[in-house]
Amino acid sequence: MSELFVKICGLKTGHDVGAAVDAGADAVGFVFAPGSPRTVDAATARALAAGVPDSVLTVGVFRGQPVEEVRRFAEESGVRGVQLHGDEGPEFYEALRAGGRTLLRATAEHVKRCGEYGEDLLLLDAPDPGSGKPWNWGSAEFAAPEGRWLLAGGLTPGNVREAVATTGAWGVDVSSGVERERGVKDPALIRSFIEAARG
Ligand SMILES: O=C(O)c1ccccc1NCC(=O)[C@H](O)[C@H](O)COP(=O)(O)O
Repeated sequence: MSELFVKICGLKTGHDVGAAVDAGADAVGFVFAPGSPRTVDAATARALAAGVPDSVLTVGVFRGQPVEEVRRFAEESGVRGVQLHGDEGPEFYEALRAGGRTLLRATAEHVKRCGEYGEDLLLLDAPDPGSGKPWNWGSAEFAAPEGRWLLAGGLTPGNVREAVATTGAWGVDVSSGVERERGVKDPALIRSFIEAARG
């Protein structure tokens, strides 16, 4: 099996981006959804993304924003991926397809397979994204979707290995679990998370 895909989300400083990249992250996320302690503007994300090698995917994170706004933030920041947390339908993904970016669909619903809305990657998350609250991925009712999907929601260095072993996730995404306080990342936790995730 190939190596687990790891995305570190909600980065705000060059120091934290560097820690994620050096520790082997496959993707780094910048939150463009308003109202989060992790929200950054497009210029900040552009400056942060400039230090990221091409091998690491840069992702802009949105929730319930109009497609024009998503496109504008993506273009101004230069991110190569877009992650949508709202209730956008397939037409929204279709509208973004021409931009050539990797499209991530984040949802708290039961989904059978990645790609139903035209997304490249599926992210199964808690209903309140970025809250650090886990959901019932360990329950008997949970059925993993087909294809490339990432597990998110309440993951930490302490539970990520078990979460991957239990669900068979293709990748993982974390924000709160690598923070020393809400909205403030901890490079040591980022390193521990990535090591633990890959076992
Ligand atoms: O981080 C936020 O505040 C946020 C706000 C609005 C939409 C999405 C947001 N974050 C997404 C993520 O950080 C991750 O995809 C994921 O939900 C991980 O969250 P966490 O439970 O904090 O590890």
